[in-house]
Amino acid sequence: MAAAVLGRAVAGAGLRVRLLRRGCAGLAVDDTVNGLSTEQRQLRQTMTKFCQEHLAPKAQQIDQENEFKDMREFWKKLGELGVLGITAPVEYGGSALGYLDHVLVMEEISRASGAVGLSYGAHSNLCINQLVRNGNEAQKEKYLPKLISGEHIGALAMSEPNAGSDVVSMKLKADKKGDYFVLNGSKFWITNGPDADVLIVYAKTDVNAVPASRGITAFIVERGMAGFSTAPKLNKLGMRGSNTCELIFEDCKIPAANVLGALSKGVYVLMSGLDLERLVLSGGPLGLMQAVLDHAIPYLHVREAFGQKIGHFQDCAGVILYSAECATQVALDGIQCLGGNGYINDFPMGRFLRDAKLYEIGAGTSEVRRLIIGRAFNATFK
Ligand SMILES: Cc1cc2nc3c(=O)[nH]c(=O)nc-3n(C[C@H](O)[C@H](O)[C@H](O)COP(=O)(O)OP(=O)(O)OC[C@H]3O[C@@H](n4cnc5c(N)ncnc54)[C@H](O)[C@@H]3O)c2cc1C
Repeated sequence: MAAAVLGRAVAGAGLRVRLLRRGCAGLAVDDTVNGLSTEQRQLRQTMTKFCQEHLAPKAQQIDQENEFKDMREFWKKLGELGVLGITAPVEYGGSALGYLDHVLVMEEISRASGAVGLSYGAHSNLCINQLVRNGNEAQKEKYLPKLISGEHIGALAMSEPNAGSDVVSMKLKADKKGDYFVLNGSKFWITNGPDADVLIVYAKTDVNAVPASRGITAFIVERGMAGFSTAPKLNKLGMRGSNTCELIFEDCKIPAANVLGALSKGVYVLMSGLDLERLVLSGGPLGLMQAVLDHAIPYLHVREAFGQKIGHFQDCAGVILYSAECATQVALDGIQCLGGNGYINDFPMGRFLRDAKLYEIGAGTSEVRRLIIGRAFNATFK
C-alpha cells in the first residue's frame, strides 16, 4: 500500500527506486561540529557504513513482519565489531570504551532500524553493562564472553503488569530455599524476552521491607532454567521486530550464586543502571531523527510540484495548521497517558495517531496549506 502510494507520488518506477536508494545511503554527519575525537569519528563512520549496508535495507521488512529473522547472525557481526561489549573490560572480550561511544553506536543502529537499536540497547547496556558493573568475578567470567561475542542474547526485567513507573512496587517473589531462591510471579514488557539466553531479573526477597524498595534483589536467570517460561511476543504499535513479552516464573529455582550484587540491595543496582540506560538510550531518538533526514532531504530535492523541486518552497511556513497538528499531538499524548498499554494494538491509541496523521497530508498537505495561508497573509501587506 505504502509502496503503491509512493509509486503514484513520484514520476515513475525508476525515480522511485532512486529515491529509496538515496534515502538509504545515509547523509554525512559533521562530527567535527559535534566535538568528537578522531577515534569516535571513525567509530561513527564504521557503524554508519555497516548499518546502512547490512541493516537499513532490511528495516522495512523487519517492521512489516514484526520479526528480525537474522537477529542471531547480526548479533555475531556486532560482536565481531566489538560493539556489544563496548563498555566491558577487555579481559572478557569487551572494548573498554565510554558511554559517549555507546551512544554513537546506539544512534547509528537506530538510524538504520529503530527496533534493532532498541534490542541492541537492552542487550549491550541493560544486560551486559549491568553485569559489568555489579557482577562478581565468577559471574562475569561465566556470562560476559558469550554475550559480548553475540552468541547469547541478553535482556533485563524489572517491569510488571502493575509495576511500571512505580517499579519498586513489584510483586515477583523470591524465597530462599537452601542454596536456591524460588521465584514466583511474572514480568511484563521485556525487550528481547522471547529471544534472550541470559536475563537480569529483579524480585522481592523481603516482601515486608519498609520502604518497599529495600526488599529487592537482582538475579541472573538463564533460558532453560526449570520453572521459567515466556509468553508469546506482544503485537506492538512500533519497534516491531524488537521482540517484547511477558516472563513467567512458576517455582523457578535460581542458584544463590546467581544473585547479582548484594541481597535485598537490588534497588541500588536498578536505579544506578536506569541512569545509564537513559543516557545510552538517548541515542535511539537521535538515530530516528537522522533517519528522517536521510529519507526526507533527498526526496525534497527530486520530487517536483508546480514546476519546481518541493524543497524550494517553504517561504511562508510560519503559520501552523492548528487542528490537524493538534490531533496528532493529542493522539501522542493519549499513548503517553496509557504508558505501555498505549503502545500495543489492543488499545485504540495507535489507531488514533495513525488516523490523525492523515489530516496533515490529505486534502492538501500541511506545507501546501501553509503556502496558501502565507499568500493570504502577505496579501494584506501589499
Ligand atoms: C516497547 C517497550 C519495551 C519495554 N522494555 C522493557 C524492558 O526491557 N525491561 C523492563 O523492565 N521494562 C520494559 N518496558 C516497560 C516500561 O519501562 C514501562 O512501560 C514504563 O516504565 C511505564 O510503565 P507502565 O507501562 O506500567 O505505565 P504506567 O506506570 O501505568 O503509566 C501510565 C501513565 O501514568 C503516568 N504516571 C505514572 N506515575 C506518574 C507520576 N508519579 N507522575 C506523573 N505521571 C505518572 C505515566 O507517565 C504514564 O503517562 C518496556 C515497555 C515498552 C512499551
